[in-house]
Amino acid sequence: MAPHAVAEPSYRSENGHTSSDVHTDFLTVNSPNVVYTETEIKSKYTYRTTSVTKIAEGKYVAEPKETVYDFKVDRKVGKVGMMLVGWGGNNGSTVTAGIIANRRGLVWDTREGKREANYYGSVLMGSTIKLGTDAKTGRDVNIPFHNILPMVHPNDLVIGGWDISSTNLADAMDRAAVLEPALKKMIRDEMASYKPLPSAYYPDFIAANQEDRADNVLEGSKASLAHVEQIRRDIRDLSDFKDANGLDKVIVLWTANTERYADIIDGVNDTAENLLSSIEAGHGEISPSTVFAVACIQEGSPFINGSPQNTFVPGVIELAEQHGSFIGGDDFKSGQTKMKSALVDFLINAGIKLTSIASYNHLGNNDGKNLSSQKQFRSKEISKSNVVDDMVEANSVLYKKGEHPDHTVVIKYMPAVGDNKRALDEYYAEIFMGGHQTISLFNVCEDSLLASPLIIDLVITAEMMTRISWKSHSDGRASDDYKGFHSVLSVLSYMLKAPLTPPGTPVVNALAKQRAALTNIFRACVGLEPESDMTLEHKLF
Ligand SMILES: NC(=O)c1ccc[n+]([C@@H]2O[C@H](COP(=O)([O-])OP(=O)(O)OC[C@H]3O[C@@H](n4cnc5c(N)ncnc54)[C@H](O)[C@@H]3O)[C@@H](O)[C@H]2O)c1
Ligand SMILES: O=P([O-])([O-])O[C@@H]1[C@@H](O)[C@H](O)[C@@H](O)[C@H](O)[C@@H]1O
Repeated sequence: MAPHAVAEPSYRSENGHTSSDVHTDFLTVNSPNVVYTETEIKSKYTYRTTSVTKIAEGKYVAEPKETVYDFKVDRKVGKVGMMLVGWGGNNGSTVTAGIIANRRGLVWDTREGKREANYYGSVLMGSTIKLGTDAKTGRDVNIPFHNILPMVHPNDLVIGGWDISSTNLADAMDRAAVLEPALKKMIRDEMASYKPLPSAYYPDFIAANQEDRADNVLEGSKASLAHVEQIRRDIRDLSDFKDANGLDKVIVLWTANTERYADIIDGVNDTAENLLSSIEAGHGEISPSTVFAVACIQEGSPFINGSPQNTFVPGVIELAEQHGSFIGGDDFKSGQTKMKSALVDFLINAGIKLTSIASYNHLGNNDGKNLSSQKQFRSKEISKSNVVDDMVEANSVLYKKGEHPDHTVVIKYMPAVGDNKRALDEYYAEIFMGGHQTISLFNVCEDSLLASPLIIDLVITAEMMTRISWKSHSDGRASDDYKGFHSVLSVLSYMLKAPLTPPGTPVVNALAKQRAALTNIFRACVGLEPESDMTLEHKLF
């Protein structure tokens, strides 16, 4: 069995514990609603919302509502594995290299001088949240996002994965052409020891131009669930790696090529039962990513889709709900779209009427090569185009019902630029008294260096969610037992272009709202109110 990457924990707290058993003592919330035990944080949280009733056209009644929840956080982080599908790709090799470099605290030479390993671009590892205000000075106190709850540290992730290409991670790192030679040299031996496991490969789902990579594929077909069972064994093998230090859990993330959309067919993939029967029968419309999702759901490993295809056909969602397993996606939100979701949110909420958004980009990596095929591009076009819908729909002052800006997405494959994607955007808007505003952006995104920190955020957040449970109070009594969040982890939306949400629930793409949701859910788990930014203490005196 191909060796996997093994993280030798070097991240230790003051008392010598690794993150796998350190109980965060960074933050203690002093409140009658928060109880700390050796193994758990329990909080009682009052969730305050406003219920609105429309009584006539343009006339509403608003009623404050309160729901009391109990949250429970398992404080033991445990030993966590991260398995990447597409491990030998630009993102997979880059994120692996980045974790190794951080774990070893590497510093390397570049033309611009020395550079040291960091986790910039990770919202959890590179940003802070406002905890509150200093008791004496009244100044804001901001803490690293990662410290609000006991989260796994990326340095301690045990890494493994699959790829249809047998190339080891050192040669994959060279093929990706993303990292500096000086850095690559320092980690080459360790990267060379990592060899992707063979994967499920169904040529029809990715571009034909990918075929020359496929020398590491599972034998046989998906029929009789053979590939599902092999993937489950692979996950268990990593979990048992170094038996004495078995993993407590494995998070699986798809960073393999973008697939074409699968047709949703009644009787084939519309329900969990039909989906399993279709895989059993080897049905051609079941994609590799859906096979991975099924295997992970059955193995109880959270599965996250970093690509835009519709992996989560209705049968997968139903299966995840039946198993209480977590799924999340779709499509990392790394560069052009991340900027768009912030800029459109700002413009429309400033009362500026966006009427046209033109998004063009070209890139020269293998992702771009795969996307040069129309069916795979279509998957990406969908995920990149829907990102403004909620913001437009929320503003009935600027937009009539059904009205929305023109929006076009173009992606071209230009090998010369490699991973350094060039994104050109034009935002055109109507402003006061018939005026217009034109905003042109030229954004050079080093794609894999922007996506890799998102992989870390997705994996750490998904793992954190496996240790959070809740119960609600009604008629003053708490329900009997705690349960997990819904199987579809919409809390991951900040990192994703096309957030998957529980069936029938709204999609939020506004970047600030997504970050606020993540922040405030974690704050609630330690009994803290959302940060309102009202700063009344600085206004009412
Ligand atoms: N900024 C970004 O890089 C970014 C942003 C958003 C989404 N994405 C998506 O992330 C994915 C990976 O991007 P990348 O730049 O690393 O691409 P890449 O082409 O470099 O890597 C994809 C890897 O997946 C492998 N692969 C293909 N089919 C597979 C299968 N069935 N099983 C296992 N491995 C398989 C390929 O051999 C390749 O090594 C793409 O779908 C891309 O659209 C990337
Ligand atoms: O995240 P983002 O920059 O909006 O979108 C990107 C696309 O513009 C790019 O063409 C594609 O190769 C990347 O996978 C990514 O999806």
